[in-house]
Amino acid sequence: MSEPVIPERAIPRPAIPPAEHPSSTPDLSTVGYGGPWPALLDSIDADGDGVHGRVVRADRGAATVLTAAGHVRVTWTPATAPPVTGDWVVVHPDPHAGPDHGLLGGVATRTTSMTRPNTHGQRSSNEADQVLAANVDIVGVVVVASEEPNVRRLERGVVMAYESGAQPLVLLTKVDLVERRDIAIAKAEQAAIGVEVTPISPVTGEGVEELRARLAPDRTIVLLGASGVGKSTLTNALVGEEVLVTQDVRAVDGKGRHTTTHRELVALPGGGAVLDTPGLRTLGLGVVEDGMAAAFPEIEELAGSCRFGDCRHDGEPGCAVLAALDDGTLDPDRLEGWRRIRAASENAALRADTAAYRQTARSWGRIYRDAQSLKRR
Ligand SMILES: Nc1nc2c(ncn2[C@@H]2O[C@H](COP(=O)(O)OP(=O)(O)OP(=O)(O)O)[C@@H](O)[C@H]2O)c(=O)[nH]1
Ligand SMILES: [Zn+2]
Repeated sequence: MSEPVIPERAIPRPAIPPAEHPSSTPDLSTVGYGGPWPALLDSIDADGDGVHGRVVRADRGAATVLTAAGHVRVTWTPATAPPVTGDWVVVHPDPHAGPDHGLLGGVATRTTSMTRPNTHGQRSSNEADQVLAANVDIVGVVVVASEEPNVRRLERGVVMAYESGAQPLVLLTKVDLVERRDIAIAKAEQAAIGVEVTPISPVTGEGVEELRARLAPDRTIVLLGASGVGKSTLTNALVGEEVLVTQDVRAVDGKGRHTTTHRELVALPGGGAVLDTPGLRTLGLGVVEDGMAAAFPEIEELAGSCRFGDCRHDGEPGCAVLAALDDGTLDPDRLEGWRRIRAASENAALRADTAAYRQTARSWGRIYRDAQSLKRR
């Protein structure tokens, strides 16, 4: 593929012929990306003369955007909410910069957002600061295939996936190493009720082609999981080349995670992409909202029959969850997992409240001091 060419500055706007660029079918597939073309982009760019693209890397103050005309370095005004990796955007040429530079024209409404809990564990009300990735379709919850899987970690991953709005998919890696794969799969399925569990091994190649086919032509996946579970190895297997540095290589020469390009959104042959942004892989859980009900559907269903609408299933009369526990229809370990996530979420909310309280107290302290000093004048 030749080096992407961006229209000269003399041309006011990079015009794309309508035939090549109908709003319903983007031609970004020529550079490896499909993706549902958000109709909103057209409304942002009402005059229709910007180029559409997807953010493949976002930094402070600038982002790399893949457009049908190639990669463009895009900046924005301070008043604009910064885009994140995975965002679909409109780009206009920057009259003051080089031809491969552009100005952000608008960001499409995100279909899903992977959000980092802020330092206090709370989801930020200022969403733009905390979103790490956008428009992810599938969250791959990556765990090593084992007869004794880390159930709590698996549950957290599934909750996180649902919380973002994406679809979870449990990927049991290193399945070539497990003796009783049937047990490993069954245990994972028990810990992730309602979620598809796929055994996979980039080493033997098992499951890789199926996953690639599932992502084609236009779905974006993020791989979440502990260090060493094989996320980089799997990404490389999907892409078909070494785009990420695996632990083996890192141990030898201490390289960073990415090899040559520093793109965080890597295109797959056949379409679709893997999104790998720093901080995303081992994201922690903050305050959980809808993710719980989706990840624990059987508890959610039982809860509908509890006498009290706000039943905490901690011994309240008429609790359908505890009744199911008693008659053996609910797995006690599921309730244990549910309780742990609820406790973690409540703690995060409490920390956020405390932080907010302190902040308010500080502000009032300052106002009081200012008032005192005014009086003294
Ligand atoms: N046997 C076997 N080994 C694997 C498989 N996948 C990965 N590995 C090995 O597991 C180790 C860790 O793999 P990585 O891909 O670097 O793990 P990671 O999840 O990206 O780790 P971090 O970058 O630290 O988050 C490497 O030694 C890989 O060769 C697999 O399917 N089978
Ligand atoms: Zn109850």
